[in-house]
Amino acid sequence: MARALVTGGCGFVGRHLIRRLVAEGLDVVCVDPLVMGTGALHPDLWRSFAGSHLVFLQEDCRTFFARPPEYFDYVFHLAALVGGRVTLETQALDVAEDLAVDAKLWQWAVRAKPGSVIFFSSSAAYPVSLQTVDNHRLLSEEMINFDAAIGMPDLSYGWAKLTGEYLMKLYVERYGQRAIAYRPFSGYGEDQDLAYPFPAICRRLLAEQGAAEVFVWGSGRQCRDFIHISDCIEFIWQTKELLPDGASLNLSTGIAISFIELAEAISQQIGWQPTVTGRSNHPEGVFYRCGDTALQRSYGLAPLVHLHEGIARMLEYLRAQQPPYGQQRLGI
Ligand SMILES: NC(=O)C1=CN([C@@H]2O[C@H](COP(=O)(O)OP(=O)(O)OC[C@H]3O[C@@H](n4cnc5c(N)ncnc54)[C@H](OP(=O)(O)O)[C@@H]3O)[C@@H](O)[C@H]2O)C=CC1
Ligand SMILES: C[C@H]1O[C@H](OP(=O)(O)OP(=O)(O)OC[C@H]2O[C@@H](n3cnc4c(=O)[nH]c(N)nc43)[C@H](O)[C@@H]2O)[C@@H](O)[C@@H](O)C1=O
Repeated sequence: MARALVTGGCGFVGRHLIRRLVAEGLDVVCVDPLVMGTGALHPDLWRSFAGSHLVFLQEDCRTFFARPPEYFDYVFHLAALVGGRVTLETQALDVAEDLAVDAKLWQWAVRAKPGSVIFFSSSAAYPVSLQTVDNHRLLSEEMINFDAAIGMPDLSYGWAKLTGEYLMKLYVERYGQRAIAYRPFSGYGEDQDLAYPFPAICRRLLAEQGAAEVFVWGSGRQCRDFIHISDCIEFIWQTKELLPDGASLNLSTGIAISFIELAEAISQQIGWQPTVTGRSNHPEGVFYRCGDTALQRSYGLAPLVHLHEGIARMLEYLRAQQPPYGQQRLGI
């Protein structure tokens, strides 16, 4: 039976990925400290399968990497301090710890020689100069090219992801090992932490239902490319053997939506039409981040959960969590 190591496996992406890996018959070792950032949940809260196919080690993956190496067919490296826009902007040097974590991953992989390392990079690795009001375009995989000029990525978080991809290139070229990377755009899903915009805005609008005016952070005109977590996991599963060594793939829909449009679409599903305004005292980040999908389409990938459906699922989940919405106001 194939074995997989998942670092950061108690986080949002990790929980969904591990459920899929176990369902596909893999034995999984999940390493996560469950202490530092936002979003991590103990496996007892999300393990929806019986049996012993998941071993959970509550520790920093660097502790795991310091032990004598053991063999894994797949290593999914998700461990990272992320935490949403406020964390990325206000705790940039804490987030820079990701550089150290990723360095340890690649050093360990040289010794452990796993079948395949699957590195979770990010769309934050793309140059921010291509994501401005005056200069933005669909971000395609070849825009990060270590043999040409490299643009400035998004904060220390983006530097860590870009550097992680560079170390992957060295690992593949100098050590002849297999590794690939994914660049998720704005992955979202029902159990995502409220530090992230999709659940936060849905929750706030449920609470504010009926108000004449609601707000989103920043100008509200900034755009993101929201992809449902189930599509992310499917894309990874479909391509993890197909991508060439050292390749990176976007996890994106190619559809940009502004936060004002998103809030309007959510309100419409809740059943009213408020005026949506931006709040400039809340961080906005880059102006326009949307991923080209040509390479994904070349592998036959197409998202199944469209935004309308994703909103419906999120609203249903939140309503079941903490009713009654529509009566109280929240300051989130
Ligand atoms: N969700 C998305 O849309 C996107 C995700 N990504 C990348 O995908 C990966 C997963 O993201 P996501 O699940 O959303 O993020 P989460 O924050 O939900 O999960 C990351 C997990 O990593 C854990 N972690 C942090 N440091 C370490 C460490 N040193 N050793 C072991 N585990 C550690 C965290 O634990 P704790 O909370 O206890 O610190 C957390 O459980 C990350 O690498 C992220 O950068 C990239 C782009 C977009
Ligand atoms: C791909 C990359 O994507 C992410 O980078 P990000 O998009 O900059 O950060 P975010 O997901 O936290 O979204 C923030 C955006 O959302 C807007 N926004 C509006 N209204 C609310 C709001 O009410 N709450 C929140 N939290 N944000 C809001 C806010 O103004 C900003 O524009 C990283 O998480 C990272 O994981 C990553 O790798």
